[in-house]
Amino acid sequence: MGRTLAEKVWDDHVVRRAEGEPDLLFIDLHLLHEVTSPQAFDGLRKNGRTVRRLDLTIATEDHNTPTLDIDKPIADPVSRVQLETLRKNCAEFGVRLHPLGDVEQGVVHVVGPQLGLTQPGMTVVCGDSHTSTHGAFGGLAFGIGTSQVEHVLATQTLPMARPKTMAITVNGELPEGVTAKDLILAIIAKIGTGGGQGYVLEYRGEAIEKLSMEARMTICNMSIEAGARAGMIAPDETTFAYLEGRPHAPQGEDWDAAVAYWKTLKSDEDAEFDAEVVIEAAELSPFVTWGTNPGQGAPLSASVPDPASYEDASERLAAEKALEYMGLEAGQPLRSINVDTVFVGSCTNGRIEDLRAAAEILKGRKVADGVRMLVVPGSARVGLQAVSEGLDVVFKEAGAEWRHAGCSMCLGMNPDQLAPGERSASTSNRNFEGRQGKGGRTHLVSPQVAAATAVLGHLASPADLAAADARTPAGV
Ligand SMILES: CC(C)[C@H](C(=O)O)[C@@H](O)C(=O)O
Ligand code: SF4
Repeated sequence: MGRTLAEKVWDDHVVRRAEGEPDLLFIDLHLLHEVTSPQAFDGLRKNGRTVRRLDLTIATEDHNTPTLDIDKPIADPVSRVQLETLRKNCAEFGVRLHPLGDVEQGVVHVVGPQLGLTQPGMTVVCGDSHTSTHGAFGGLAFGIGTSQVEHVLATQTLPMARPKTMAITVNGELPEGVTAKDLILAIIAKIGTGGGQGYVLEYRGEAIEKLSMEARMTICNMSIEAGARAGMIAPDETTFAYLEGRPHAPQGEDWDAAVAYWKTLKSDEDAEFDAEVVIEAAELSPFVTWGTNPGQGAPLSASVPDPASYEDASERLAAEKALEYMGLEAGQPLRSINVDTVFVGSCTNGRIEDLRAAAEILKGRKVADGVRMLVVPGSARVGLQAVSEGLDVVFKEAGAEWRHAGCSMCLGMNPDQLAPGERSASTSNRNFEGRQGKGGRTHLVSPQVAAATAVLGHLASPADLAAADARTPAGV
């Protein structure tokens, strides 16, 4: 019987297999950041261990980094200690670190791919749930806990139970104006935040094949929000073209050999998945969340659902609680929801393509009165690229704030936060209670919807913006 992509990559990394035990996997790339690494380094120190493979280990600063005044000492004491600790640990153990101010600094899941470190067929781990992002290159990428970070630092291996596989087949083409973010939000709304539990999801089908690498990363990034162990997409010409010439991509003959191997990395025709979900791309439209988990979403054209319409008692209760926290009424059109903050950034939608999409909509327009818009590149490099294309000017002229790279308002571990009761349209991946600031309310959206929302002041798509423009001729 044929094997799935996940099974192929898995089998290629088994160092030890024994009956009744998890497989021991070799790890090709270990990414570190300041939040989940301190105890792991402490553990090494206590046990007199070193980092086994410094060449496969790299760290960056992202969660606690400020996005303003980055040349000044970090004001927030918690963030300062967190970053100083990472710097000290990396210096002591010899780990390559890209600190705040470095051109390669940024959100860990933006940095790995942009350096060409993340490659097809690899096992990638990081003490961070959104490590699933890297599966977009056709590798197995897992978020791990701090004790596992220590294990990988010490041994470059990880014991893991073999996951089940689920195919998510997206037939047809995404309609005009529908993005990867809309697609993944719709998938999570369909299968639920627990729908992927125990599975590695493989996204496939015509709509997936047509996506850019940035868009594929957006999809794989949010696999974890469906509860999955990982998400992946078979590598193809789009993947190879993205990687070619990047600092850590193989070169010359090594490149040819790598591509030859990478081309074998796809699920065999006769491979059997443990489960399959089929989505018709043509049925999709811009999608936003109304609740407090990423599965509580609906098409922008819909209304806030009535909790009474849920048959499942726990879903009903969750919807009731969500509406209360979000300050929303059942039946209210989603387009009628006003926001006071718009955040464009994060490892979900903070790449150059996302910034270009938002800038294209904002060009020549203004952010609505009373709305604050933050644009935070996913990495310093993305920021530089955006500046070279003049996108920063577009954002500033529209009245948005152009910031330095980091996680920023995705989770508010730095000063970029919502105040209690404030409501955001955010291109990030989690709308949990209080995630962007205590009492803050988050609607997850695509960069395009974020930009249109910033201009109109309520949840809106670029098509709504065009319709509003038609009603109000320029100069009136
Ligand atoms: C802080 C970190 C451990 C966390 C994660 O694991 O995902 C963060 O990145 C997040 O997005 O919530
Ligand atoms: S950008 Fe958000 S989701 Fe991504 S690693 Fe940072 S906090 Fe986590």
